[in-house]
Amino acid sequence: MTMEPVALADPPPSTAEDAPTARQKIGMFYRAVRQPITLICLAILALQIVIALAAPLLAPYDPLQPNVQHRLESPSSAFLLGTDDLGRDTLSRLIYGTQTALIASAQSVAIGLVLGVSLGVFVGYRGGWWDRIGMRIADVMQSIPALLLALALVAVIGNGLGKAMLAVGIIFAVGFMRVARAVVLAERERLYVDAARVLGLRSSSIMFRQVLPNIAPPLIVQASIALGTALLIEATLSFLGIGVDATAVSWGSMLDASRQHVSEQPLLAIFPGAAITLSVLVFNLLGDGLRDASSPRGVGGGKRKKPAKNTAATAEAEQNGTAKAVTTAPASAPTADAAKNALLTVSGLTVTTHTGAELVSGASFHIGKGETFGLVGESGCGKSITAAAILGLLPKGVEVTGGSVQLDGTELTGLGGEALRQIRGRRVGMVFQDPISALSPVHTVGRQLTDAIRSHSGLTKQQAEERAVELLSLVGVPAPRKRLLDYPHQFSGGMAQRVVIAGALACDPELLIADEPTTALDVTIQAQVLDLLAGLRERLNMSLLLITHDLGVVADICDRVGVMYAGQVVEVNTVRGAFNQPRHPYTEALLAAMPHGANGSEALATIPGRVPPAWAWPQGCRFHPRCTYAVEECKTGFIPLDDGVRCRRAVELKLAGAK
Ligand SMILES: Nc1ncnc2c1ncn2[C@@H]1O[C@H](COP(=O)(O)OP(=O)(O)OP(=O)(O)O)[C@@H](O)[C@H]1O
Repeated sequence: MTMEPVALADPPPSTAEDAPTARQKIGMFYRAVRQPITLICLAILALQIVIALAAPLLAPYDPLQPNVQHRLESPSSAFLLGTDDLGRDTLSRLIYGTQTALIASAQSVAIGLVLGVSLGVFVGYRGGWWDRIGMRIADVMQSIPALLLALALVAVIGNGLGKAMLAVGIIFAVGFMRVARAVVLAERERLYVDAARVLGLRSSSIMFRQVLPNIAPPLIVQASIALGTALLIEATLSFLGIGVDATAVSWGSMLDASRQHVSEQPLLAIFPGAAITLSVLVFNLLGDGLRDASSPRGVGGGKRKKPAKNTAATAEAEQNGTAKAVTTAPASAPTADAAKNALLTVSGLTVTTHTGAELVSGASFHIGKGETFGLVGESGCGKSITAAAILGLLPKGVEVTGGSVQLDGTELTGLGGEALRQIRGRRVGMVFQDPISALSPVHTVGRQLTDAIRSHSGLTKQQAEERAVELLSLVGVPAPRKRLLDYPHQFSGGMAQRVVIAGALACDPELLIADEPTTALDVTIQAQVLDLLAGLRERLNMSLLLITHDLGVVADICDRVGVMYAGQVVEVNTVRGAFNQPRHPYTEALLAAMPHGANGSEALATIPGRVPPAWAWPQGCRFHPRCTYAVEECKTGFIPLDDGVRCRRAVELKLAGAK
């Protein structure tokens, strides 16, 4: 693969794609009101709120004042909706009933939301025992029907709508907690949460700023259903005579009063019944509409911009037009004392699952200051797990059980909390495989970059924004200031990866780890992103750990390379050395299988068999079942990494280099 030079200093001019359209600026509310049903529901709810607030002004009569001369009257100009058995004005009572219904349901849902969401986010994010205990308590609580608990509480502490709705709120909290927990459990496994951790954001910030906004859509639905349920419970309690007392009016108590006279004056039951039905319907439909609108990828105005390959390629291609030379030639070969001056030293790193399978066994390599080190191997060899172990990002149930990882003399294994946060983002940045997943879908890239910048610096919001603009220009995103307002899905794959790289550079890291940064990208863009990384490494004088299964990429931008097979580093060499005189049969096999070496006339070589799973690493040399040079002694015993190669026959074999 040959690399065209790429621009770093001068961001290319903006393109039509970069101008933020009105659509990109619209918020959730605007998207919601573009749905007719949601708009109607919002209008009805707004009307109800106005009626509730302005009840004393709107109600023509006192809703509690009996007027026996006018009992059970039909609608007339004096009493627009008629009167009840005590001569009270039905319209006035409906108006005040709206106030009671809205206040009671809002109270219980607010209690439920605050309690439930805090607990759900907490147990979901912490997991382990917190989660188990929280969920058992939730199971017990949810086995009690909300209405029953409200009735029991009223029986114990006496009548009163406030107390009953408090009980209802606590029961609702359990439902909200489940929803919040479920979303957090799913979200915390998403790449963008790992990315936020790598950027060094605090747990609380990740929980409330990154994860919580993702909970909004399901919570909105749950809250609107809960509002409807609470309204029904309030009406039921008042109907039973244990909700509002005689000093207040409720649609439930109106229904109760109508029972005796329903044959004489059916309207007495119809009006409050219709008010209850309409309100419940409004809350449910509103929930659906807001859920759709709350996602930036939602309906209507938020229609997804198709990240078509052509568009992506075109956007990237435009950049080449203003490209400026940055050399990507490998730096000089490392010397023998390079290890002593290494920025990162990984020695004997062993990573094990809780079931005992060794995913990485005694991995050792170092990366010098300003050096680009490639880690190669087939899928499943342990490259990503090694990178995750360096950054303390191992998945649950997987841990470092041996060896050490030192960053300029600081031991990273075993670090946690604030100490680890100071390393991530500030000293080590990471670029992930799939840029779109590595960015939070619910925040603009500007917000994500400024959060990352501010988490490690005392910059004000405005200063952080300026820095974000600088970073986006540095990575070649056109019209950076405008693009700060865009959401990740509005970027092409290559542009999104540039944003991720900008985030990783937010605090000038000494080491950048890029885990297959181009795998998810269109082939036309891969070379540009690699060029960008190589150029940035040189310009910012960072070290770069590049994880890839593509030896062509290694040849183009790496200084040295570590070859991994079945959880072990089997060869560490200079790129020139590995390509000209590989020392491990696996390196030779990888070189032979390189498409770049094929001239088209002969069939591409393949390595027979496949990488075994981690629980079935072979005895002796792990590569021996696939190795054409294997002899009996390769099948047993431990083979150490000796002078950069892990092979019993390393001295005697004369292996072929790249074609
Ligand atoms: N969370 C996990 N629990 C158990 N095993 C895992 C876990 N994650 C990865 N593994 C296993 O660890 C081994 C190494 O996986 P890893 O993802 O590091 O490989 P890789 O070389 O990076 O491959 P790829 O190029 O496909 O990413 C594989 O056998 C994989 O199945």
